[in-house]
Amino acid sequence: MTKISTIFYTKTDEAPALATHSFLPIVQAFTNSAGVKVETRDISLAARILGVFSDMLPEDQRVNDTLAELGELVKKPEANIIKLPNISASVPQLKAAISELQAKGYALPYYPDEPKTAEEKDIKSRYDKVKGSAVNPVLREGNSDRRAPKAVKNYAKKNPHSMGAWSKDSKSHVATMTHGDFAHNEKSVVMDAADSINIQFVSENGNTSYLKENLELLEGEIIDATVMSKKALISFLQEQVADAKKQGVLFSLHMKATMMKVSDPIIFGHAVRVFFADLFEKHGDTFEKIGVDVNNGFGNLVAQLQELPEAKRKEIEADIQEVFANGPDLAMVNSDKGITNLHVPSDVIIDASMPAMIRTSGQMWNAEGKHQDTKAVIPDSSYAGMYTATIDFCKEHGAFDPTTMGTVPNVGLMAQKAEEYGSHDKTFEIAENGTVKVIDSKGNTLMEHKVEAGDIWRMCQVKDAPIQDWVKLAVTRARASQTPAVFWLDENRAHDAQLIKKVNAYLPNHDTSGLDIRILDPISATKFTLERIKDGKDTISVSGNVLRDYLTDLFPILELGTSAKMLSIVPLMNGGGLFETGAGGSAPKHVQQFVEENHLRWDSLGEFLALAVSLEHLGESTDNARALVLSEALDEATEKLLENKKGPSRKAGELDNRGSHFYLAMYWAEALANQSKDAQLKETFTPIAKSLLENEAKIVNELNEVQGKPVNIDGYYEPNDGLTSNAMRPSETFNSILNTIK
Ligand SMILES: NC(=O)C1=CN([C@@H]2O[C@H](COP(=O)(O)OP(=O)(O)OC[C@H]3O[C@@H](n4cnc5c(N)ncnc54)[C@H](OP(=O)(O)O)[C@@H]3O)[C@@H](O)[C@H]2O)C=CC1
Ligand SMILES: O=C(O)CCC(=O)C(=O)O
Ligand SMILES: [Mg+2]
Repeated sequence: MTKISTIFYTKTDEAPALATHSFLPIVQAFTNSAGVKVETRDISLAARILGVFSDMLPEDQRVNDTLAELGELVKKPEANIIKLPNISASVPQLKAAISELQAKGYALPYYPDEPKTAEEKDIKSRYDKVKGSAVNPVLREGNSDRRAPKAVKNYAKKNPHSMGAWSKDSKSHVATMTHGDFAHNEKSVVMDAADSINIQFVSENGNTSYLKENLELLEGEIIDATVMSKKALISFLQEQVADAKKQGVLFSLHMKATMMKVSDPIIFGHAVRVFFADLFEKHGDTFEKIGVDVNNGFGNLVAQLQELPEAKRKEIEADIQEVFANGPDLAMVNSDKGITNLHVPSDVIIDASMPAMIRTSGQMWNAEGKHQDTKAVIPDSSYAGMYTATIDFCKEHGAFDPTTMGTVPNVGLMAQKAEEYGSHDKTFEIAENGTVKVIDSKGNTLMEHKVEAGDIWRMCQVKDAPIQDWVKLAVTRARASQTPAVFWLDENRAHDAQLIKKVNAYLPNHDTSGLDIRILDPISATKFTLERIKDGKDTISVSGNVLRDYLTDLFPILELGTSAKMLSIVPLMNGGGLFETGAGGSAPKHVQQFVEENHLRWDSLGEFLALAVSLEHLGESTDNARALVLSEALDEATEKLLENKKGPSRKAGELDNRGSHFYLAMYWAEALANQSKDAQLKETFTPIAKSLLENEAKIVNELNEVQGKPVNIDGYYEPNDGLTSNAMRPSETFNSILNTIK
């Protein structure tokens, strides 16, 4: 008797959550026979909101804080979690979710933009826990291993996605700061012993206060501190707006306001105020009065205008048109609806937005819905050079060719809130001129910066154990795939210089004989890697946390058309496994199409791949041979699904997400029927495979004929479970065959 073990499958948001309603019953039917339980844990935005307010809600509305529960589980060896993409909510998304839940009868408080009372401050701090990238940093107790499986890469080579051509005289480019930004002001130290430190602010007139107290650090931890000068940022943005106009290119801003939830909305707000400078000059007082906060995007201003008397509103709307007429063209997210690049901070997220632009000949949409050359503004220069180098490469050599290009897997330093992505609780918008000091327990100043009002100061940490684990993972991957590995580190950057010392110290702990492992600064690493992929050669990028995020969208989007097809494994430091599905997000457009046309174009390939490695991990860690058989059969099924092109189409009436799940189930059952390692699985799945095959046409018809008309799932952030499940499982024939699996 095999012992029962559990895989935790996360319930998230939007398209992946819809897909789960169809896929999970299949998974549970198949894994049950191997003594593997697949349980869900709800970490959707709605559940997380309810979770942090549970104590304030009536008994029948309370839910567990499942994210905190999973946050504990990832530290245990038995952890085996499949994590689907979830919403990293910007404030507009958070408010929309709150309204929906309130309308459904949940007694949630409103989001207080400017909390005054202690109670309001408490409410805001609870909501802020849910805001932005609040899930991934909690679960990522390990470093990141993302790569395109061979079958997926081969499929892309044979079935290339479209790639926009590049011209030598494209005017598209990246604009980034040359002084005064995070990159140029960085300082870094390594803790020679564990200590408790304080972050102190000394104002110009000598008043001392604490921005953060008693921050516990471990021996060997690298800490860095830096500041973005508001003055330097604003003059940079002013120059870029003027230059975009002069060059006749689109102005676009690319930030990570979701993950960098404290710093990047502030920078976003400055960009909106600079772009619409004339408007703010004329109507600033009115905006103040009606509570406009453009850190949440220009869309916030547009929405708040509704509060004004009609005449005033019309005057301002005319002045907005004036800015559009006089300023440079602005990149659009949705030209039909007039949604610009500056409307909502979560609409344009750099990891996906820059590759999408590079894939589209370096162009973005203009107000007429046509493609146009673009200035991509990435204020901080820490990582912007990588995109400059890629764009320059495309200008010189033309677009990459997906049929021949090599692949770039990534090993990313991510564990325990590494680097910038863990800096929110140590990021501050400075209130007045003075000095920020990081001070150890003996009173020594470890780092200090002179700052001015409005500057953004931040501190990052990365612990030593994750660095050691990361170096080990890089060597393991280089060895397993016999591929050169490049550490993307710049000796001229304070933080990277410390990291380079550690990499050089830890590499000799591993057998690196015969391996090609090098350290290159990000721009040289980009050039080196691009030269190689152009020639069909593979290169592992070994990078810090931000570059991990950027590179694991850039290369997959160029190579495969999307990052959703990547294997995305987080080997947890205590032995468990976290299996993320793709690097892609929640694709809100997909839900819109689903409710309008009952067609879900979400591709669950990432889920298929994650489930196979999760079962493999479970099989190995719990000695469950049957789980291993299921895993191998699933990989076979996925390959066959690709070969037979049974992924979802984009058009209503054709095979969609549900149809692709049916084919996966059929091929999975066939592979189990055809194997001979496990007789019982063979016996169970032989008749299942047979009846799925016999009913193929009928099932596909049942799944496709419902399409083409709207479907009601009663909600966006918390759709009704019953309605959604019915909508996602419309084939009675398929459902009843699944029910017969014992
Ligand atoms: N790991 C996580 O939890 C992550 C979450 N996010 C969140 O996701 C949301 C959207 O982010 P965004 O930057 O637009 O990135 P997405 O990856 O969601 O979307 C970019 C585009 O890629 C395509 N795509 C992505 N995944 C799939 C898939 N499985 N099947 C088919 N097409 C796919 C879609 O394009 P099209 O349909 O036009 O072909 C989509 O519009 C945000 O809320 C963000 O916070 C983002 C990244 C990671
Ligand atoms: O957690 C998030 O908000 C985004 C994560 C992400 O983009 C990634 O890990 O690739
Ligand atoms: Mg990403």
